[in-house]
Amino acid sequence: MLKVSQLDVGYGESMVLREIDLRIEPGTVVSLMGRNGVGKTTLLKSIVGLLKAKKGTIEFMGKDITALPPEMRARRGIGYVPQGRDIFPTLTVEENLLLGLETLPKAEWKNGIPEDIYDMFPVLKTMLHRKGGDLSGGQQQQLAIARALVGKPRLLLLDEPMEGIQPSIVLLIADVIKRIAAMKTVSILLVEHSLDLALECADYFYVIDKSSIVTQGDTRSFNEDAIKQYLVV
Ligand SMILES: Nc1ncnc2c1ncn2[C@@H]1O[C@H](COP(=O)(O)OP(=O)(O)OP(=O)(O)O)[C@@H](O)[C@H]1O
Repeated sequence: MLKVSQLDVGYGESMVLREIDLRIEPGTVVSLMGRNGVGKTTLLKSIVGLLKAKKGTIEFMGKDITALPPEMRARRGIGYVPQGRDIFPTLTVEENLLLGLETLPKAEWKNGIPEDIYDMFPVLKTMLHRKGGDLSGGQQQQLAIARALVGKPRLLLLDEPMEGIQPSIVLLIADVIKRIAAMKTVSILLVEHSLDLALECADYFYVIDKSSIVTQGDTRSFNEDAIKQYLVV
């Protein structure tokens, strides 16, 4: 469903990623790993359309989206939860969730927030009228993921969703990722620093080092040492 081919991307004159080839099949979870600063967020931003490709193509659902702006990519079904949970602190939980509807056709707005969002994140239902900024870090992360799911993405990009949150919420988020994966209707590209979590949640993985994909494979059969050499500082 997503096919990145020979992608070069960077900032100004400095190139961060070169000749990246990456594929995501429908209904699968793919982990993206690599040391701090190798370009994982940069790759996600280029898939979402926040950074322009300097070379190469990005295809989504069989169509070339390389030149499309971010809002068009969102409407086609690419959801994005950036690092640091980009929720609106002065809006309520409910208002934040309603913003997730914006990528859907207007006719669907009247349906409101689907109930299964609250099944997945029960804590949000109890906090609908609280300000987003008053939530704990883990609750904000759940809100950010829930808001992206309200927009019914076909592909969800999650940038370090477990970062800086308490262990019980890490388990909850890992469980949510597995539940989304089990539905087989949404694919996930997950940036995750913990090798164990990344491999536990994903079907397939890619590792970036020195601007390129250096190893990739199925998470059911992999050589841990071959991956770790690119992750340990
Ligand atoms: N807006 C920017 N302008 C210029 N350089 C940038 C910008 N954002 C990131 N970079 C640089 O691009 C490189 C890749 O950064 P990126 O955030 O994609 O890495 P990352 O793998 O996601 O890191 P982390 O694991 O720490 O989140 C880094 O060298 C970073 O300093």
